[in-house]
Amino acid sequence: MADIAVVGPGAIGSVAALAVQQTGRHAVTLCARRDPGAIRVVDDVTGEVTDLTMPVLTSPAKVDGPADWVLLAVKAHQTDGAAGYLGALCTPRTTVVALQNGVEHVARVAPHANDARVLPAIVWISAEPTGPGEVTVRNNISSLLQVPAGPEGEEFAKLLDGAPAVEVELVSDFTTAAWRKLTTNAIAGIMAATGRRAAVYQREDVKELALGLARETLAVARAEGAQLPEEEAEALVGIFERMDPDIGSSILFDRLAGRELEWDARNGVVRRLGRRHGIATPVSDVLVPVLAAASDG
Ligand SMILES: NC(=O)C1=CN([C@@H]2O[C@H](COP(=O)(O)OP(=O)(O)OC[C@H]3O[C@@H](n4cnc5c(N)ncnc54)[C@H](OP(=O)(O)O)[C@@H]3O)[C@@H](O)[C@H]2O)C=CC1
Ligand SMILES: CC(C)(CO)C(=O)C(=O)O
Repeated sequence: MADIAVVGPGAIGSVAALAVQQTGRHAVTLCARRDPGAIRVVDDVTGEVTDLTMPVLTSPAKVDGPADWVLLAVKAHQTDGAAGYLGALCTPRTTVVALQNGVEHVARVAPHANDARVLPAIVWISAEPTGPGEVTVRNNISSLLQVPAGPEGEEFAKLLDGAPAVEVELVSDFTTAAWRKLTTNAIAGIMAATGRRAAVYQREDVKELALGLARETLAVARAEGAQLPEEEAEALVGIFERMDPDIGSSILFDRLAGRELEWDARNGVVRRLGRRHGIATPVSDVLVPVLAAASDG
């Protein structure tokens, strides 16, 4: 049995907590910044509804000791704000799994983690807050978590082994996998900019914009060591074209709720690293300020 803390019981945190609960063999605690009340997870394919039954803390001061595992599921821009929990939960024997989008998990989390091991995770799950204390998982997309192959990744896969809510995949070329996911996140920024769900990618003008965004993101990805050919752009935009038109994105849900946006980790990074490599990013040069301004609104 392991002592597991889920920091950030939002959409992804709730799915992660459900997976731990499904194993039935670990002690798990939700670490929130306010009482989220009862949380239930709905599977939109099977209609199954599962209530989360673990205890909830609402302040790092209530942490009574270190955790073996921390599943960190706050938004990237909320990581500094979660430093109190990380400081209270982490020791060098802890593993923090960064269940976040982006390609900068370790650099973002490690400074707060008391020399704990930080395992970056790519989250191929679509989970939407669909009501007070309710998260709906769009399981016709996937329920996949990708982590770097190696001892920590193998331990994480074993930790959640047998949980139907998630599948853990070990990947040997994590850089390529992370940049492939980042490119989908960059494309999803168009949802936040337009305030529209995946149906927006049926527009020819938006498709062209998404292709340009994907192509520049992949050029930066290759400069960062990802093995992603130019034609990957059409494949990734195609994911959005084929998506159910009512599927959204976490950055869209924040936009619609008037919350701060995770724009820098998902879109700003393309511009930042593009400049470092001398790669033009004309679409990001327009989209990033639009998202940043919407975030300030
Ligand atoms: N949702 C999705 O479909 C997907 C999301 N992702 C990524 O997963 C990560 C998490 O996203 P998501 O679950 O959607 O985000 P949510 O906004 O749903 O959840 C974030 C949670 O963290 C909590 N939180 C924020 N700051 C703190 C803090 N200091 N201490 C404790 N809890 C805190 C929030 O609390 P509060 O309610 O008070 O704001 C909220 O419960 C992001 O990087 C996202 O891009 C990746 C793939 C898909
Ligand atoms: C579901 C998906 C892939 C869409 O970008 C995502 O990563 C998110 O919502 O943050």
